Amino acid sequence: MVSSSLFNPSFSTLTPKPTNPTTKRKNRLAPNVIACTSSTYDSSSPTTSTNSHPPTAPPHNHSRRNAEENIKDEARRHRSASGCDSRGFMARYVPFNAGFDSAEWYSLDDIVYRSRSGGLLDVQHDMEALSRFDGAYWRSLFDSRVGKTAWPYGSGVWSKKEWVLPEIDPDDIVSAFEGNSNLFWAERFGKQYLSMNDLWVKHCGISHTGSFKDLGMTVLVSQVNRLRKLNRTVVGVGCASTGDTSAALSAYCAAAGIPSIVFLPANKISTAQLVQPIANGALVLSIDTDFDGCMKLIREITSELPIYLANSLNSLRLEGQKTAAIEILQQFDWEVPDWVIVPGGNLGNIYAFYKGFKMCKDLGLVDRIPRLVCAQAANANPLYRYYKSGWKEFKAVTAKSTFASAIQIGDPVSIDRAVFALRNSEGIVEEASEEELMDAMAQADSTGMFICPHTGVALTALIKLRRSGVIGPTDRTVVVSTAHGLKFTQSKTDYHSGAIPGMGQFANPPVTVNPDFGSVMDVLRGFLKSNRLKNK
Ligand SMILES: N[C@@H](CCOP(=O)(O)O)C(=O)O
Repeated sequence: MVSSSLFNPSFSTLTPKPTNPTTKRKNRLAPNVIACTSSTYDSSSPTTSTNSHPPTAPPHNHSRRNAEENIKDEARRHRSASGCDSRGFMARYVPFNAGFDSAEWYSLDDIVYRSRSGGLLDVQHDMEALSRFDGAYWRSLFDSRVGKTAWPYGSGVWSKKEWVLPEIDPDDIVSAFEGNSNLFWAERFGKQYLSMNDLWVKHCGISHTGSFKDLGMTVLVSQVNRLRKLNRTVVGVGCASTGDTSAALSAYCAAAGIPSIVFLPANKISTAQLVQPIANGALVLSIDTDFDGCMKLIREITSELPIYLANSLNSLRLEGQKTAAIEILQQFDWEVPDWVIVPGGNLGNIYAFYKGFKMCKDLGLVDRIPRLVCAQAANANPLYRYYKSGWKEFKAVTAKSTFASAIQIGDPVSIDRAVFALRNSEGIVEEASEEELMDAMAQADSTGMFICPHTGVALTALIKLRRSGVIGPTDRTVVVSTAHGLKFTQSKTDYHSGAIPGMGQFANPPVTVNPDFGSVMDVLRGFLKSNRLKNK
């Protein structure tokens, strides 16, 4: 039963948690800065709720919403009844690494991907407005929204709306209630292969289209939806992709009835990834080049035609992706892990994680950020080379074929963002050979996971850093799993069937057996004699 109290993020029903000792107390509410949180909010008197008078629980109303109403209608009715919105919170584009008050800035309603000097942009929030609420306030607010169906807060991204796109009308949001993904305690893998007891895998790929790209795409497509409602000329949304971005783009566009166009490097993505945009009705261009070639083309095309660019060069995407970092903190009850390991290709995501953690620190939700590790495939490792050169000289490479096909990128658009994130988090870059990443994937799968090859790259980085003692046995470590393993069944099948020359240390091929009792018994006797049925 959907109760109308679900609309209310029920923040007011919570007793605020004790403030983090490192967090300075701040006013809970300030004039003109209202988070849409509580039915106790009095629009006529925004400053009436203070630290000394924490919001009180509203009477629960468990009645079901009217049959004619859907969840958006219900949310709209509650908004107009409470007069509650996110007014006072603002975000804008500024040149990367410039502050909110930068002289050069653009409205999020502008269609702009690069700064005047040709550099990257970043979405900057009015941190002063956000910091008028203390860390305890934000922690409780975000916690109160998890696991509900209230529009749009049921999404792990939009449950942090004030920190993502504060000004967008909830009616314009295109969401599949993405996020809130499983943080898996890798008990057996940690113990058996790494002697670790606090190893976690953040399964961002257990998601609407099977990858973390959903987190960014809900934000980008929502903004496009808004632009189209504002009658801005956006005839469609386009991206270059190694398979996951195109899947997410086409699904969210299809949900909103917006045309999507995807540029894919021919024969370089998995069948599952290829069929996703096809099924979702995108215009799919299979181009005889690599990802970097597709990226170059889509940039040229989107500067000629009114097609909105959906790659992470567009900094809107990272606003959604950063919520995975906030979610990790939330899942640990706001305790900060020691390490977070992220696979890196186009390199937007490592920065998104940094940004999410940094915002939580700056706004007093936590008192530090984790150390970040970016893991690359050795066959597509421009960041790793740059790091090894002591950040002296960046050189794009021609990415070679890798089983970690989604990160087969030689000229990442977010290189500057990644370097910034790593330098400011005592970060490390590691690489994985093809054999290492496939073995790590097989080892992880043998302990009950079913991960993608990119997660195999991240696990290889972890294995190396454990072996060298950089990561300790009791360090709380999170490996970010970026996509669902079911998108990559061909490489798994090839590995286990011995079809990849020189690989298969952890292969578990199926046994072909005749359909009679004796043959099956022979196989099972052999199996029982082997070590494989030992109690472990
Ligand atoms: N791995 C990506 C490549 C595109 O990167 P993006 O950060 O611009 O989305 C994909 O899945 O296409």
